[in-house]
Amino acid sequence: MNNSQTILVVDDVEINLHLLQGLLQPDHRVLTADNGPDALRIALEQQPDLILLDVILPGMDGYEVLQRLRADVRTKHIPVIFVTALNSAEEEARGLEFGAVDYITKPLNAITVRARVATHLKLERQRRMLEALANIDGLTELPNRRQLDSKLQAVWDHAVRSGSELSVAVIDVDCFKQYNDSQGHARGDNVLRLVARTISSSLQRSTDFAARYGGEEFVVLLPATPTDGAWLLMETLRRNIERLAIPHPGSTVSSVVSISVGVAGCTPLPQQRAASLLQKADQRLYHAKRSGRNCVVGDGLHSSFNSGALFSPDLPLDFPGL
Ligand SMILES: Nc1nc2c(ncn2[C@@H]2O[C@H](COP(=O)(O)OP(=O)(O)OP(=O)(O)O)[C@@H](O)[C@H]2O)c(=O)[nH]1
Repeated sequence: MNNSQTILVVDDVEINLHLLQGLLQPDHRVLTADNGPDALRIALEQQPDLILLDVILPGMDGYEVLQRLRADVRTKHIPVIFVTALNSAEEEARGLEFGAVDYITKPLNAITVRARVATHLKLERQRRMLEALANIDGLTELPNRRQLDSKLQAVWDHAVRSGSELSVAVIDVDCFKQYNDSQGHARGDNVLRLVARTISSSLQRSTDFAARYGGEEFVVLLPATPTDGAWLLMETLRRNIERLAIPHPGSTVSSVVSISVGVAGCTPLPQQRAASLLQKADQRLYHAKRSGRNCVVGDGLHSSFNSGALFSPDLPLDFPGL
């Protein structure tokens, strides 16, 4: 029995709803709606894996429901099978043009319904798997840059709407080229995995988000977090990485693997761009590297301790134009 996938059945005739429910219920979680507006609401809230949609509905018909599902980014991906008594080739073509993935005609044949539903649920599982893979970094299993870009925009937009602060940190492993050169690429990969795991475990809230930005660079998004709070969290992370005590004989800054971090935060305004905040954090990372590595640079904040690094309080913490 597989209850992991959910099907929404939409039909205004109660006996049809019962019939389809009876056919599908043993294997799947089945939700029902007897009109278009309810179908749209349930689709949005429950995110079913498949919708069986009757074409003829009172008020808003199946074509309009399908159009509305396709027009909303939150529901446009949900596959829809049209179920109708209309069996002309013209109607079938119209349904498919509107974006239905398949077409089932009444009277329903139990074997056909189960087979088509099984096929489209399998395709949906595969689509979700591919989507997840396309958004995950294979080495560290953290979200990749692609996912980071869309997440940054989403948290930025949310912060604009809610007027809340958003902080961003860019993290870079120090002297990683020397690590690869002296210890080998395979060990280098292991370090990246460990750093990724330590970043994830150092984050405190479910809304915090970490991604591999590329190479030995990571980015953390901290919604509803002021810059000084983000700086403290990144300082804890810097220490947690040091505590891993991974020997790094080639490092010019520490005997163990260390990181440098740039932190920036703001209360986003509609006319500003999300990328500018990331750029600011990246500039501060550059500053952290220039001032000796193994440190966290934020808005006027700088790690007071770094093992043998040159902390130069004279260096400007803000860059012109940022
Ligand atoms: N093992 C491994 N190495 C990687 C991976 N991606 C990037 N690198 C290496 O990371 C190194 C980054 O080197 P640089 O950009 O010179 O920076 P760095 O040596 O860390 O120096 P600083 O950042 O200035 O401290 C390069 O040698 C890359 O080949 C990866 O997936 N695995």
